[in-house]
Amino acid sequence: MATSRNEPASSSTIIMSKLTDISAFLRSYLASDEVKEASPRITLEMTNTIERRQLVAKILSTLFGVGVSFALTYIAVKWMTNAMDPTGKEKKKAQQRAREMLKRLGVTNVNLTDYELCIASNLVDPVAMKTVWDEIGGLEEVVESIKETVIFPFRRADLFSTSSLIQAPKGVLLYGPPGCGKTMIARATAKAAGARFINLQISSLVDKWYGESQKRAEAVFTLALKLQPVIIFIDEIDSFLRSRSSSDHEATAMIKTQFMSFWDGLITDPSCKVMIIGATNRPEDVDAAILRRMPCMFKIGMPGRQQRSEILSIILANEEIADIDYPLLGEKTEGFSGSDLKEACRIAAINTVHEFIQKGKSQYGNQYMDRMTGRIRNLTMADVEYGVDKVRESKRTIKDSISMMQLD
Ligand SMILES: Nc1ncnc2c1ncn2[C@@H]1O[C@H](COP(=O)(O)OP(=O)(O)OP(=O)(O)O)[C@@H](O)[C@H]1O
Repeated sequence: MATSRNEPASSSTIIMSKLTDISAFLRSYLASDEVKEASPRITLEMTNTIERRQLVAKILSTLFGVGVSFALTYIAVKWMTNAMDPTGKEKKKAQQRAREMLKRLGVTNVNLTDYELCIASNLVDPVAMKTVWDEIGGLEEVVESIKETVIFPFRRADLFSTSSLIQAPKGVLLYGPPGCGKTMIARATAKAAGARFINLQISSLVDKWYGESQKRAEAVFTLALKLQPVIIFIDEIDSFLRSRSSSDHEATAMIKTQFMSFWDGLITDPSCKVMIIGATNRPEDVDAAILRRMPCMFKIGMPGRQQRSEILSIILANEEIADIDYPLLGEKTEGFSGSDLKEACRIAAINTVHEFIQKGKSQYGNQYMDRMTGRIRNLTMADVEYGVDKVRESKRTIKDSISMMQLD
């Protein structure tokens, strides 16, 4: 049914006409210059956003890939290095030992590199640093001289700050036959000087990787400087720093050269409290350049008769003894070093224990360990003489074997 012109329009007709208007407006708007100009920009922005997201995703995935491959390479290289380096575990153990030692020494606020930690495993436990001057017999003159020329300027550097001539030596050489007290003196010196003691084992400098040994040689000095006051003790210094020769391995020669240059660093720094004490039985084999760096040299010779009596009385001071004729023992021990005397006393003491056990065995058979009572008798002159004879015998055997080997 048709609607008359005057009839009011229905709501659906109105909506339809409005929609037609809106659509016409949109069509004309989209066709306008304004929209034509804006549309590429909008399209570009949208494209840029999408591309940027894709780029970021790509970068992230690349980074992730690189990270993973780095981690895998690191693990593989580490595994291979560990597999190829059988000393790796030892190094770790040495570092662990060093950490424990540093704790005992009360060193807590010092950062150490891995190389320094390896060297720190050579630090001597202060509890083991018992050696005091009273325990060293027959070397009063040397000891007095060390006190004056080494320990006093080391401890009282403040008194010598203005003088370039009087300073604590940065190198000291103790030389003489084996077993006569060089190590004891070095330890007692460190104790009296109030210094930490690094008993440098040359094996801890050796690493089969090229360049590592040099780094460890450097670490000896950097560690000492961090922990000063420090005394670095090198026993048998001749075997490490012997006269350089053309037959030296290149790496060995480099370690020596480097060692000397770091040593020079100590010498030129008057305020540093680091000293190297070397000990040797063969001073003639020590490199001349090293000897120059050790201006203080002390001969620790074989003890004489009087000195041997003194050493024996020190060694037996804390033992239960009966009748000991020290002057006579001094006479009977011609050619004995301090360590020979100690060995003779050890054998003497073991002799009394052996006798005690024999008595127990005859009384209780195999049950002697649990059933024996009483006490081990005091050490007598006869025991020590027995020990002296045994040591002399073994010295003779060693001497014979050496001459036989030389003949061969
Ligand atoms: N003068 C001494 N007084 C007391 N004991 C001594 C003396 N000399 C040596 N001894 C005894 O001998 C042991 C070994 O001495 P020490 O290690 O100091 O000798 P060394 O000269 O360093 O020997 P080496 O050259 O073989 O290293 C000491 O632990 C100590 O028991």
